[in-house]
Amino acid sequence: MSDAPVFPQGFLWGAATAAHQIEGSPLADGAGPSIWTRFAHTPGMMLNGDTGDVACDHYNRWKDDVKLMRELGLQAYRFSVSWSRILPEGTGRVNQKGLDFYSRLVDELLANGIEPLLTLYHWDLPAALDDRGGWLNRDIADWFAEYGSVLFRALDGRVKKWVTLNEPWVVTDGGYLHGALAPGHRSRFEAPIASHNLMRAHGAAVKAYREIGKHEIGLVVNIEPKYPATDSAEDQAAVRRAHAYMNEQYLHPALLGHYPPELKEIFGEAWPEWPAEDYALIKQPLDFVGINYYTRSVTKAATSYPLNTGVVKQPLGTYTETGWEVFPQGLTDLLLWFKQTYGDLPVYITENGAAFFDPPTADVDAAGNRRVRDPLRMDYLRKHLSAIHDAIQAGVDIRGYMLWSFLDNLEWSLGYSKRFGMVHVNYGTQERTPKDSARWYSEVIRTHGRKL
Ligand SMILES: OC[C@@H]1[C@@H](O)[C@H](O)[C@@H](O)c2[nH]c(CCc3ccccc3)c[n+]21
Repeated sequence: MSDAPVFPQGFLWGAATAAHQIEGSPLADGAGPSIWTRFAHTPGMMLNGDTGDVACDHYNRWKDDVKLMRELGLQAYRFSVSWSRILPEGTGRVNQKGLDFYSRLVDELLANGIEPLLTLYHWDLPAALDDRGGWLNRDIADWFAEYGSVLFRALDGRVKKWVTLNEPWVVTDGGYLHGALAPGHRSRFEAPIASHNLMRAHGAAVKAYREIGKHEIGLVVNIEPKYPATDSAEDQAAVRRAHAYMNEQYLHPALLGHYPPELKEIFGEAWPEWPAEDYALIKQPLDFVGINYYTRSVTKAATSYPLNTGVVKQPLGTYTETGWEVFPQGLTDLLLWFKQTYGDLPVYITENGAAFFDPPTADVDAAGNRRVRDPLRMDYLRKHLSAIHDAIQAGVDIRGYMLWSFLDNLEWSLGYSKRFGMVHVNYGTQERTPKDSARWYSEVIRTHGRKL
C-alpha cells in the first residue's frame, strides 16, 4: 500500500468557475447589465481592453462543458449565478429565460452525476442596483435576500449546497478601497460601509434560506496566513493588522458576532459604530464555510494605505503568473487556525489553483491529439492537496475541494492574460483541451487521492 494520502469517504472532488468569467452573452435573453459589463466597457479598466462579452461562451456551450466535466470524473461543480440574468433591474421582475438557463444547467449536472454548488454572488452586481448605491445602500440586504429567495424557491432540492457571497474581502478591497475591480471606487470611508452591508446581506440571505430551503448554506472567504518578516514589534503589529483585515474581518462577524478590534485601529474615523441588530443579522448559523486559498503573505510594517503593511518577496520562493508565492504549508497552517478559532464547522476548499504560463493554442502530440503540458500546475495542486490531507489528519473537518478553475477564463481586470484552468480554452476557436493537470486530477479523484 503506497503511503499516498487517502481522503475521507465522501470527500467531494470538484472544480469551480464564476458566471461573468466564463459565460459570455452578458445581455442575452433579457439579462440586465452588471457592474462588470459596465467596468469592462470603461476604457482603461481592463488589460488589453478585454471584456466578458464572449469569455468561454459557456452560455451557449454549457452542455458540452458539463459533458467534459463528466468525462474528467468531477463529482461536483461550483458555479455562480449572474444576479442580473435573474432580476434585470436587481429587484422585482424575474427574467424567466435567465432562470431557465441555470435550471437547465443544474438538471444537466445532476443527470451527469455532478453535484452543483451554487454561489449567489460572485462580484457581478446588477448595474441598476449600483445606480441605487449598490453595496453602500443598507437596503441591499433586502435586495440580496429577495434575489436569493427567487433562486431558493426555483432550485432548492436540486441544489443542496448554497453559497451567499464569494469573497466579500475582494469585493470591498478591490471594488471600494483600491478601485482595481468594479465598481472602481477608492474610498477609505466607503470600504467599511460596503463591507458591513455585504455581511448584512449575507445574513439576510441565510435567514431567507432558513424559511425556504431545506439543505445547506455557507459563506466563501479568501483568507491567507500572514507571517512576520522579522520578529520586530512593528512587523508583529503589521501581521496583526493584515490578519484582522483579511482573515477575521468577515469570519468574525459571521461566526462570532463581532469585528476584530484592529479594524477600528486601521480605519479610524472611517470605521462606523454599527447598531447591535446588525450583528444579530450577520451572525446566522451556517452549515459550512468555503475557504479560497492561493498563497501566503510574509508581512512587514510599511507605509501603505490604510493598513501600513507590506509583503516581502521571498528570494528562494516560487511564484505564479499572478505573483503569488507557492506555499502549501500556509494552507495547513490556515486550516488549523480556522479550527482553533471557529471550531468544528465543516470546511470546503472552494477555490485553490494557480496561473502558470500556458500557450494560447494547444500542442498536437505524435498521436495527433491536442495536449497542454502544465507540470507546474500539477506540482502546485499536488502539494496543496497534500497540505489539505495533513490538515484532515490533524482533525480539521474538510469536506471537499473545488479546483480553481474548470476552464481558463476572464481573470477580471487582468483579462484573458492569466490561465487558471485545468481545461485549456483556445479563445480564437473556443476549443477546450484538458491539460495534463486535468488528466492527473481525474486519477486523483478516481483513487480518492492515492494517485497524488
Ligand atoms: O484570481 C484567481 C481567482 C479569481 O479568478 C476568482 O474569481 C476569485 O474568486 C479569486 N479569489 C482569489 C484570491 C483573492 C484575490 C482575488 C483577486 C485578486 C487578488 C486576490 C483568486 N481568485
